[in-house]
Amino acid sequence: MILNHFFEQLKTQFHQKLPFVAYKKPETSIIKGWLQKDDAIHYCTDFTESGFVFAPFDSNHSSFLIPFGNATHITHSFVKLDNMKLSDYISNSDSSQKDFHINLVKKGIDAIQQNAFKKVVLSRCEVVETNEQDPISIFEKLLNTYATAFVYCWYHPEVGLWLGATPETFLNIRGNRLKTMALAGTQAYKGSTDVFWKDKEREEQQIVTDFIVDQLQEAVGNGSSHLQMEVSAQHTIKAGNLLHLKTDIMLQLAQAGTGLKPIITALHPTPAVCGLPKEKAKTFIIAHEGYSREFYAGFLGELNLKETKSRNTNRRNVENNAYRVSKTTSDLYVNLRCMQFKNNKVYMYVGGGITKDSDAVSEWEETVQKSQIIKRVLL
Ligand SMILES: C=C(O[C@H]1C=CC=C(C(=O)O)[C@@H]1O)C(=O)O
Repeated sequence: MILNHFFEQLKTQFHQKLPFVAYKKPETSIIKGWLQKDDAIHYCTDFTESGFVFAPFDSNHSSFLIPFGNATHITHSFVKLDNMKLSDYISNSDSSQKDFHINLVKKGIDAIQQNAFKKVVLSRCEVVETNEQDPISIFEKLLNTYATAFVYCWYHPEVGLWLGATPETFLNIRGNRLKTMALAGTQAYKGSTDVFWKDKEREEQQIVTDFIVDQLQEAVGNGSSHLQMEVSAQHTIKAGNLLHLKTDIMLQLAQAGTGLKPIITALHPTPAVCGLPKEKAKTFIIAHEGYSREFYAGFLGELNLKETKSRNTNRRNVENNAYRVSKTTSDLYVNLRCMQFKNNKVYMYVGGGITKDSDAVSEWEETVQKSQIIKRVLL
């Protein structure tokens, strides 16, 4: 691995058992690092805090925060390495989980057929041994492999070390402009993004879009149908070895600084990671998956940061004609394609959306394909 001051600082922080997060946003070339100055645990209680949030799937559990003001901020320009050694995408997986997962999916389909809910996202946690003593080098491999993902490494000595490369934005808020996405439906990438999607996948994804639009109407539009919302058509995106269906959703909030809590409570967890109706699907997941998702399918990212830009009025002969515009921004991502690194073992989390038309064996295979995104960097 490259000996570089930025990554060395992360390693020192990790060896000193001090909390940190390092991340790169999709399609950008800056890696940011936040090194917490002490080992205190900070919680995010009402999403008015300013910092980096790490929130679990189940909102009844605690969300953690690295407060902006309690961290040293470092950055590094990312340059892709061409000679990074990665394993190929190969379709194998811990087959001891196969029967359990296929049975789990069958139970989900049965529950849908009995009208318990319309959609449920069912997942599993696969454990692999690793000789890698240095998780920061796994982070470097993720950065070099997934340019279009939000790639991160998050650590707190009391909580653990998580890494991931997620294709899914949860919320992006800049001033009074809110952007989000509905992402669902999966097929293997075979050289082209111009592919055919079955009705089953289109419906599975449409459930997510409809949920997000309805929940936003409720949370920020007081149920009013006049809320200005832009909803794109479904389109295909590539994420590693996979393709997904995506819809972009954008709206102007009535005023900048609208509280984030009602929006987050309304949306999280969306049917891209939980199901519909939300509470019934969540109860099923917790009762039947047989493990705790912890932070998989939670969300993470920058919360309520101040962005200040200088603007020039361009008027001649006017002194001090530059003025500063300040906006509050939040950039949150859904924690997918992620892993937890613990005692020379890697715990990988993968799931998929189940509807009445799902086939249990294909759903197992989909989780195997998703696990490759992580396994590739674990050589
Ligand atoms: C729940 C996961 O993916 C979600 C995001 C995109 C496509 C999905 C799907 O096709 O089921 C899932 O909704 C996961 O990767 O563990």
